[in-house]
Amino acid sequence: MDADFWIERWASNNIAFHNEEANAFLVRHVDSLGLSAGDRVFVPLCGKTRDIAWLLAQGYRVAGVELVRDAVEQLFADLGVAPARSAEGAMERFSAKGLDIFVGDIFDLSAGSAGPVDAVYDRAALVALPAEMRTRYTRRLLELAPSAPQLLVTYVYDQSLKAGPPFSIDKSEVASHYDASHDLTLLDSEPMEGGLDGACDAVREAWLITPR
Ligand SMILES: C[S@@+](CC[C@H](N)C(=O)[O-])C[C@H]1O[C@@H](n2cnc3c(N)ncnc32)[C@H](O)[C@@H]1O
Repeated sequence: MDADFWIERWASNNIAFHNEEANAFLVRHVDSLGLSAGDRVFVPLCGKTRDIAWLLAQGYRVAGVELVRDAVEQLFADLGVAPARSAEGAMERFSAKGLDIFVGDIFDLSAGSAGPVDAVYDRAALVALPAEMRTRYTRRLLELAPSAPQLLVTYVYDQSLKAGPPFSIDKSEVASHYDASHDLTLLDSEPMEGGLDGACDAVREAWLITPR
């Protein structure tokens, strides 16, 4: 899953991961993050998720990072907002009231550029990455937001029955990334109706990951 894989997915509109409604786990469990109005939520690998509009509507600020510029153009078009654009280190920054989206590779985003983060919301980000990238990714998140709680949405299924993405991330893998420094709470778990792309049974899970 290199950059070309995602550029091609967006260019061919092969974006079945995109949902038109806010994620049900986010809506159900955002309170577990203990946020106050105006707090800033970091959404890694954000695509054009409608979760950003939902978070803004709750009164939070949002920062995101997304590799593909066209996805970010679509995000702002969907929001009906014209972004201000500026260079930010190796990235391009698209900004509007309460919203900063960094266009580029998350591994090129510095903590200084990303700014303050009060919580992380990861949906279809960790699960989008192959195993060999995931530890680097979770370390990056911890550098960008060392003291922020995280709401993480995962899928669990038999990886031998289907190739990712999305990849299966079970409890032991969540623990391998975070339990040295964080408390892990399984907030929710529900079977996916029709399985994962009809290929196999799967369960969606929501984790709260809190710094100790
Ligand atoms: C499966 S999609 C999920 C998008 C969004 N989180 C959602 O829920 O709709 C993964 C996104 O991550 C982006 N992406 C992949 N690798 C990235 C990287 N290294 N840095 C920033 N974005 C990346 C892709 O372009 C794609 O839009």
